[in-house]
Amino acid sequence: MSNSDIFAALDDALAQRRDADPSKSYTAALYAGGTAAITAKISEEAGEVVEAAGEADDEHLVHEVADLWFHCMVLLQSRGLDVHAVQRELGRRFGVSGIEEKAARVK
Ligand SMILES: N=c1c2ncn([C@@H]3O[C@H](COP(=O)(O)OP(=O)(O)OP(=O)(O)O)[C@@H](O)[C@H]3O)c2ncn1[C@@H]1O[C@H](COP(=O)(O)O)[C@@H](O)[C@H]1O
Repeated sequence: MSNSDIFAALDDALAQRRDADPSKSYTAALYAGGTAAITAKISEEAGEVVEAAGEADDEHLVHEVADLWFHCMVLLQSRGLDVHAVQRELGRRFGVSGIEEKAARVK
């Protein structure tokens, strides 16, 4: 699996888990728990990212960020969205300074 394909492949796998047995698929168990279950994991994993950021262990930080991104992808899939939606939004923002964009917002 090439690194560039992993988001698309993972999205496919997550979409396929919609009809899976929650006792056999972690993703299906998250879907079965609904938005509350998925966002509880996102909160937990975000806290673990913050904790890992305070340590010197890069591998641990990458592990926790991967956990957070995975659960965010599950949330998107639970709404019928995928990583392409986020890629489009980041593409739309690309090259636009965050400082200038905020200053240009209508108050
Ligand atoms: N990428 C992932 C993935 N990343 C994390 N996780 C699970 O997310 C959970 C992390 O939450 P936990 O709280 O249990 O772990 P934790 O305490 O935070 O762990 P540490 O950070 O302390 O190590 C674990 O059960 C992990 O196995 C994932 N589960 C599944 N996938 C992908 O999703 C596919 C489908 O998985 P299933 O739905 O289980 O078939 C798999 O083939 C993988 O490609």
